[in-house]
Amino acid sequence: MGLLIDGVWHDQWYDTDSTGGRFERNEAKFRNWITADGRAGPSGEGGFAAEPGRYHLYVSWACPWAHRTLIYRKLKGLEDMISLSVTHWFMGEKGWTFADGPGVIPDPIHHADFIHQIYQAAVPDMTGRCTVPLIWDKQRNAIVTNESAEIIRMFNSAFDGVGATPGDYCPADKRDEIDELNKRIYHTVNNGVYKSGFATSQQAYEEAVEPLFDTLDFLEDRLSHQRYLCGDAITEADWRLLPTLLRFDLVYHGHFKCNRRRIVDYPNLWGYTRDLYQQPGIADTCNFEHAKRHYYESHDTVNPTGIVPVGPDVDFNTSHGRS
Ligand SMILES: N[C@@H](CCC(=O)N[C@@H](CS)C(=O)NCC(=O)O)C(=O)O
Repeated sequence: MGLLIDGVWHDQWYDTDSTGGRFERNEAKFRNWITADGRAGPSGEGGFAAEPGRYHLYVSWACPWAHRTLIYRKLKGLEDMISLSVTHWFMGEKGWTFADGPGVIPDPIHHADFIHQIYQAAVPDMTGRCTVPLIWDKQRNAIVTNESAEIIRMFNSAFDGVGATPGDYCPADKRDEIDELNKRIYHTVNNGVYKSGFATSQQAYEEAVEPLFDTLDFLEDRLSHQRYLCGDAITEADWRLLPTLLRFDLVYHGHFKCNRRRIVDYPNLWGYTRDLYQQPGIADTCNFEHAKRHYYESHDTVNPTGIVPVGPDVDFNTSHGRS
């Protein structure tokens, strides 16, 4: 794990000394938008029109942020339009790599050994973390974006005019509700598990883990009277929550000490997780072997032995009974 400083790679873990043991996630640096006609989006510059074959997506199967983008690539039928590379699950001193391994898809553009080489190719003197997911523009030889929340908003509609599968997971009349849910779920659940797991003081850990379970209780209640977070149709709020729920019992409960309860202990959240997992194509976006091995093997400050637990046995395929 590390970062680029003035274009040079440094092996460096997150700094929690200056923040009282709290893990603080850096903002993504590349914030351009792919749009239907290439007009600039809400941030960054224009010139990134939605053209089949032009963009390449770099992900890790392990990463929940990247998982969102894989879900949207699948749902919106973008697999033939946006090519894909997948890193090795182990993120060590050189960061994400393309070392050979099951499920790895090498980089056909830069033939990179490491994800940070793609960032260096875009900005030779870059300073910052080299995260996945990441979209590369093969035409302009540039990084478009490395922010998953924005990538899924683009995938939702930008390619609709060039043959994407119909489906709007962020309809205008639901947007405020979706944004509000996303905000709470991002801070307390999606990022909450990381804040708990990467905390290096008791106080920082408890500050993260308590709101995490408060939100899970809130979601459990909400899902007791409606099938999905915004009613009877699946929206972006659901797709953003799912990658964290899928990893929760397998990884976060043990590795990140988010262990007040498991998802299987919440009848509604557990049924809901299986309901979403069983939607067409979603299972193909999951690789639980990469997810488990990534966290337990890569985070040596959290799990110094690198031992990967054998359990738990979780079956996402059992009948969910939700309607
Ligand atoms: N804001 C980013 C966060 C992405 C992110 O943090 N990805 C992790 C993997 S789960 C990563 O690549 N971490 C490497 C690092 O922090 O150096 C997004 O949502 O796209």
